[in-house]
Amino acid sequence: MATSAKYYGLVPAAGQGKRFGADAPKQYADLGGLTVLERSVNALLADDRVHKVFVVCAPDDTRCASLFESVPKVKVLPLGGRERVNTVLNALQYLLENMWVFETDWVLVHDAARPGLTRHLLARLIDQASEHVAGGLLALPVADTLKKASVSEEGDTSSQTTVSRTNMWCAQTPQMFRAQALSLALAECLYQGAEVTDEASAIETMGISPLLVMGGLENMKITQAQDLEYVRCLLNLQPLDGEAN
Ligand SMILES: Nc1ccn([C@@H]2O[C@H](COP(=O)(O)OP(=O)(O)OP(=O)(O)O)[C@@H](O)[C@H]2O)c(=O)n1
Ligand SMILES: C[C@](O)(CO)[C@H](O)COP(=O)(O)O
Repeated sequence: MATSAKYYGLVPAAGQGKRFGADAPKQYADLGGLTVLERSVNALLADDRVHKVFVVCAPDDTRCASLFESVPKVKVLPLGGRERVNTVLNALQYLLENMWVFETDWVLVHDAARPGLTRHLLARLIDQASEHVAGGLLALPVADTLKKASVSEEGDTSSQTTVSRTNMWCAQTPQMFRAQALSLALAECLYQGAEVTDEASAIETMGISPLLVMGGLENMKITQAQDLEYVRCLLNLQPLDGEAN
């Protein structure tokens, strides 16, 4: 009898946080008494359908394993790579080769830097993307007018052209795809030398279109230092300094 596909979280957490600019990688920044990483992992564990969460840290990371040593549903993999795509592919290939995950199981790839994922958004993604042949991702429609910039030799950035925002969306995570399909798509993109900044772009190269599922501003990615304060405020953990509630 065919067993139903399981759902697994895969959290790429091997980045250095260069744009964040702190002494430690941003996934270890404090956010209301927990690290950003713990909150991002807990967000995936909030849905009982998520069978296990694999956290992929840098090979020389000495903090990650101790954070989750008492969390049975979390397994830390020191398989981080040069870029985010390498981290994700390293983990997928390990999990498939060692049968931690089977080919048609669903993998939800979620940035360690997105601690604001809510139970509601996660459930919406799982409910909707499970019914879509290509899987899917959380995303937000672009609300602002889009400008393509030009940068002068002096470093001045000016508006070169205005790009239509019609049907434009900003990708978030989790991005949910079948394990083997995603692994093959990522491997092929890397072989072709393609730039891959998210999983959906690799799946698209297979000629299938992942479902766009409405995300939320609270699920923003912490990239610059100020983003941590925005997320703290969005999660009602602490108002921005000097700002009335
Ligand atoms: N080689 C890498 C690079 C990034 N990531 C992870 O991918 C997510 C999104 O990447 P990004 O926001 O770019 O994080 P960093 O690469 O750490 O940031 P920066 O580019 O500023 O160094 C983060 O959870 C990060 O830890 C990863 O696992 N492996
Ligand atoms: C995956 C992602 O969060 C979707 O918007 C984004 O592409 C990650 O980019 P980063 O430069 O690796 O943070």
